[in-house]
Amino acid sequence: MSARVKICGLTRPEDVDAAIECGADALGFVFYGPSPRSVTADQAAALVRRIPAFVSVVGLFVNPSQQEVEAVLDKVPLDLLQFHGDETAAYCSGFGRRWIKAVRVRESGQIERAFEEFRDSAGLLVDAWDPEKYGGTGRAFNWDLIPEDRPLPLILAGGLSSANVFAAVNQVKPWAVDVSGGVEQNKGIKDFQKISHFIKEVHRVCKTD
Ligand SMILES: O=C(O)c1ccccc1NCC(=O)[C@H](O)[C@H](O)COP(=O)(O)O
Repeated sequence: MSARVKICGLTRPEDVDAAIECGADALGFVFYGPSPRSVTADQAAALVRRIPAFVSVVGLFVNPSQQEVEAVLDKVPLDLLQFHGDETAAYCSGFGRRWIKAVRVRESGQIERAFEEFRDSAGLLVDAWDPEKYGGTGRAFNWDLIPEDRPLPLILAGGLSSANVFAAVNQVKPWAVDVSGGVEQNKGIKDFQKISHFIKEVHRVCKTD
């Protein structure tokens, strides 16, 4: 088994460097004003200059206008768009870029329906539902709701940390895992040791399979 790791919500150069050094496969930048992890296009552009080849750059948006996404794309070389709100598949496809869609899971059957609705995506990210937040909740959801039959790559998110990622990958066998709060000291401030421990746990569970 293999599972890739995306570290999301980076805001500082030292955290970008840490994630790369620890072996992250993808780095996520939040373009959503209300988030404490939000960055401007100019800040992200400077951070992305530090990222070498073969580490993916992901831009996260929540119900953005088309102009907002295009303004970011003008300045930041994103490999992948991540839509984390209530966007439709047609909207997500409208930028001529590869994209993934987040689904906030609260009931059975939801993921199966999302696989169908977002079949043109490069992957489905499953995250915890929250009544007030679109993501970055630090909370896990019931992994038993994830079907074994997956027509798209499944990215597991929501409340992951070094304490539970071994069990999560072992049970769910996702294409990738996505973490934000579980590798932080404070919101938007990552922690080298937590990133390192998290990625080592993912590699450890992948070796045991
Ligand atoms: O990080 C945020 O503040 C955020 C705000 C609104 C939508 C999404 C957001 N973050 C998404 C992520 O960082 C992750 O994809 C995912 O939600 C996991 O977060 P966490 O539970 O903190 O590991």
